[in-house]
Amino acid sequence: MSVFKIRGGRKLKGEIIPQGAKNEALQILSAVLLTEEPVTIHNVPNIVDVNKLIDLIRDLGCKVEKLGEESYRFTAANINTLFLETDDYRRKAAALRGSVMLLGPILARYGKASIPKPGGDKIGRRRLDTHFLGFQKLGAKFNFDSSEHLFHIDASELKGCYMLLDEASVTGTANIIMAAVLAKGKTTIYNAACEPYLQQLCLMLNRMGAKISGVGSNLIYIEGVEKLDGTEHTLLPDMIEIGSFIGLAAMTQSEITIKNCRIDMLGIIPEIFRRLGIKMEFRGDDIHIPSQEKYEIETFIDGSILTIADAPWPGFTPDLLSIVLVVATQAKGTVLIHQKMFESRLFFVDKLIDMGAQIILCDPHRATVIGLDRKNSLRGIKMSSPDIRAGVALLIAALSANGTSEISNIDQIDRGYQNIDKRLKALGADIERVID
Ligand SMILES: CC(=O)N[C@H]1[C@@H](OP(=O)(O)OP(=O)(O)OC[C@H]2O[C@@H](n3ccc(=O)[nH]c3=O)[C@H](O)[C@@H]2O)O[C@H](CO)[C@@H](O)[C@@H]1O
Ligand SMILES: C=C(OP(=O)(O)O)C(=O)O
Repeated sequence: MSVFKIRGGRKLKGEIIPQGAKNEALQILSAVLLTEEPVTIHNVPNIVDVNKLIDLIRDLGCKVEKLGEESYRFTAANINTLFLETDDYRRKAAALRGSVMLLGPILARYGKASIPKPGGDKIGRRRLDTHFLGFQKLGAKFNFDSSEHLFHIDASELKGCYMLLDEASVTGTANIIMAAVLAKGKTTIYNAACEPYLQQLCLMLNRMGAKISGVGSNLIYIEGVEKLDGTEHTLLPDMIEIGSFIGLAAMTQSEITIKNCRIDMLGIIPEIFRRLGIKMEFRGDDIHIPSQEKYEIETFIDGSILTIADAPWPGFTPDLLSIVLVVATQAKGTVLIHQKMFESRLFFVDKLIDMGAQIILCDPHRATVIGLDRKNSLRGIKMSSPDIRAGVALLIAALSANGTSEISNIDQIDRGYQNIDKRLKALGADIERVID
């Protein structure tokens, strides 16, 4: 198990380029299985979860050609659905959350698919009901084999229909869309998730010949087509990385320019960091964060304490709440962080409290942060990364802290952040990966 050893308290400086978006990559890679023709994808991040999904796709019989550092061509002409029956498939698919999105395309093309309980962050209950309710609406039969922990779906023919999703699930919406594009007739999905990941997926599917309208809204219309063609697609920069870097700059008083951010696709993210008092300058498509000794959290208009809560897009993504929370620990003022979606994502605040932060964990969903206004620095400690985003939040805390910190379980961070230690070193961070 590798560990990050960090000597904190240094100001960083320089430019950083965000990687391609992890959560978009997982959708787009699944979608290559919808056609027998080549699909070329650019800006693919070299991160553990994405590489695991590419491996799975290859194991399924899809031809995978690496065209460059970040470009791949996939040709899913001959898919071996028998691989779905193997232990190898079950083991590999259970290792990441994104594997669940193989279901929609395989069901659409081959009428049958199965998946073990998928992995991903342990951040509370992560139900898959929306996925299966959606497939059932399209005419599939669903069965959960509790002895083997396997979900099976079966449909000789998928038929378009109207459906109102029970919740705007990101991967659930992607799965249903990928099944519906090849279904017979018209599908309407209401209460669809509409994160940029999904907008990108729909745009790619339309380039492949799908007929999807309502892209970017929570009301999606799909007219099923017989088959899809190949295409080319470039992933957006990872908005969660961009948010993480904004937080990193503020917390460490660093002057950082984040390059090529696709600011038009960041939604409310910059505004939320602005409410924490962080100054940002948009320079073309770059975000420049000047070195800031102080930043002050806004209050609501009536003077009451600010709440920052997650919500389905265009609300604030839950994947950045841990970062916002850590940044607030050195701000002037108080904020209530309300993690509505996941019930076990705030427990990492214990470690921040050990480091000297002033936080009250009100309940599993809410934490009040009373900013230190830089009157005291956090102090370095030994800690373990509980999940991908808490891991990066702790990394940011460690980089700002006095003394040395050690973060173990950094595989969690590697799941979603490409070469993070090397890229931070290039900005001047004192971080070392110690491999046991
Ligand atoms: C691989 C991938 O893309 N993972 C992302 C995806 O996970 P994933 O698609 O698994 O998450 P879902 O969107 O299904 O749901 C996330 C959680 O929010 C709850 N929920 C969701 C919608 C809603 O309207 N109300 C509600 O309470 C769900 O019950 C669940 O606990 O979306 C999450 C929510 O943005 C992100 O944290 C994950 O990084
Ligand atoms: C929760 C996340 O990922 P996953 O859904 O893959 O666990 C995340 O990216 O923050």
